[in-house]
Amino acid sequence: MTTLSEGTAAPVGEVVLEAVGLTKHFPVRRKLRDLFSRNPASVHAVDDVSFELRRGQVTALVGESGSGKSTVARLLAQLYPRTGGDILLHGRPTKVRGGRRFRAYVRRVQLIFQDPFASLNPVHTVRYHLTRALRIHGNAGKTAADLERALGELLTRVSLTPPERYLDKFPHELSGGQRQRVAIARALGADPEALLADEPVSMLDVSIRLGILNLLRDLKERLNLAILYITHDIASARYFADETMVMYAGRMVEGGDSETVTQNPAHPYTRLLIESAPDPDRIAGIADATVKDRGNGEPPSLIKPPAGCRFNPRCPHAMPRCTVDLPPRLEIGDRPGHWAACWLYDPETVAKESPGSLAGADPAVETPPALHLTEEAR
Ligand SMILES: Nc1ncnc2c1ncn2[C@@H]1O[C@H](COP(=O)(O)OP(=O)(O)OP(=O)(O)O)[C@@H](O)[C@H]1O
Repeated sequence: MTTLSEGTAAPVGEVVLEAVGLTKHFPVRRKLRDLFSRNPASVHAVDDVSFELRRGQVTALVGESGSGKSTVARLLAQLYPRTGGDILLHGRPTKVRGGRRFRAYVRRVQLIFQDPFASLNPVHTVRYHLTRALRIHGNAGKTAADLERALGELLTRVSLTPPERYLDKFPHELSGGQRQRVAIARALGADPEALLADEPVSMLDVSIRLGILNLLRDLKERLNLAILYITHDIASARYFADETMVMYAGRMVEGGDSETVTQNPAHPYTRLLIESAPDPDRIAGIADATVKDRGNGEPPSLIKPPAGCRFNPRCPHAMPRCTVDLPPRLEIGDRPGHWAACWLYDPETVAKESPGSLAGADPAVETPPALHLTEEAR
C-alpha cells in the first residue's frame, strides 16, 4: 500500500480548486438597535475574491495583517460558511456542511496552520496524530504492518528520518520546525490534492523557515500538489511562489507571476508593501520610485470600507474616480496575466483626471512606470 500518490498522472497546471467571487461578511452587533436593523453592521473581511490553485504550483496570497488572508484560507477549507461566491473543486461547485461531504472534501483539500504547537495536541505522540489522520482518510491500510509502513513513509516525506526516532515523541519534545513538519505530515496523511498553508513559517525561527519552504516546494513537485501560501512577507513569495496575488482590506488588488508582481509591482499598495520590505535584489527603477502614504498609514475600517478603491484614502496617486468607482482588474501589458485593480491602468481615466489629482493626493509622487507601458501596449 502506498499512502501518498507520488506524482499522480494529472497534468501540472490543471486547476484543482477555484475561488469565484468569494465573499465573507462577519456580522457585528455593536448596539441593541443593530438587532432590529435591516442592514446590521458587518465586517467586510473578504469581498469578491477570485483565483485558481493549480497542480504543481504554489500561489501566494500576500497582504498585511487584517487584509482577509486567513479568512480566505478558512473559507477554502470549508471551516466558515460563505456570504457569497463559490468554491469549485475540479470545476464542480462545493456545498459542504459537515458530515460525510466535509470529510470527502478535506481528504482533497488540507489546511496547515500557522502555529504547529497549537495545532498538535500536547498529550498525544506523533504516532497518534499521524495514525489518526491516516485512519480518518482511509489510508492506514489493513494490517499493522501497512500502518507502520504508511507512518514511516509520511515522516520520510517530511524529512524526519529515521522515522523511529520521531514516532513516539510528544510535541514538546520537538523543535518548532520539527512540529511544523509533523503538522505537514499529518496533512499529507489525507493524500490531498491541495494544501492551504496559512503563514506556515511565521511562528518559526528565521533560520529554519527556509527549510520548511523548501520542503513544501519539494512536495509540490514530487506530489504534484496545488499549494496556497499565505504570507505577509512579499519577499518570500518571490522566492517560493509561482504566482502571487495581493490583498488589501478584503479585496484582491494585483496578481500575476511572482517575479513580475514583486519586481515590477503595478498597484500602489503592492509598491508600498515592497517598499516596507526592502529586497536587495530589486531591479533599478522600482527602488527609486517614491511611494508615499498620503493617509494615516492604517488600513480602513472594514465595517464601513471606503467607496471605490479601498486603498484610495492612502494612495498618493488617487484621482476623483478612485473614491467612487470600484476598479476592475486591468491588464498591465508587461507580462501575460499581470493585472491590477487600479484606475491608473485605465488610460481614459488617467487622461481625464490625472494621477494624484484628488485633494490630499501628491501629484509630485512618481506614478508607477508600468503605467507608461500600458499606454504603449494599447
Ligand atoms: N470570526 C470573526 N468575526 C469577526 N471578524 C472577524 C472574524 N475573523 C476575522 N475577522 C475580521 O476580518 C478581517 C480579516 O481578518 P483575517 O484574519 O482574515 O486577516 P489576515 O489578513 O489573515 O490577518 P492576520 O495576518 O493578522 O491573520 C479582520 O478585520 C478581522 O478582524
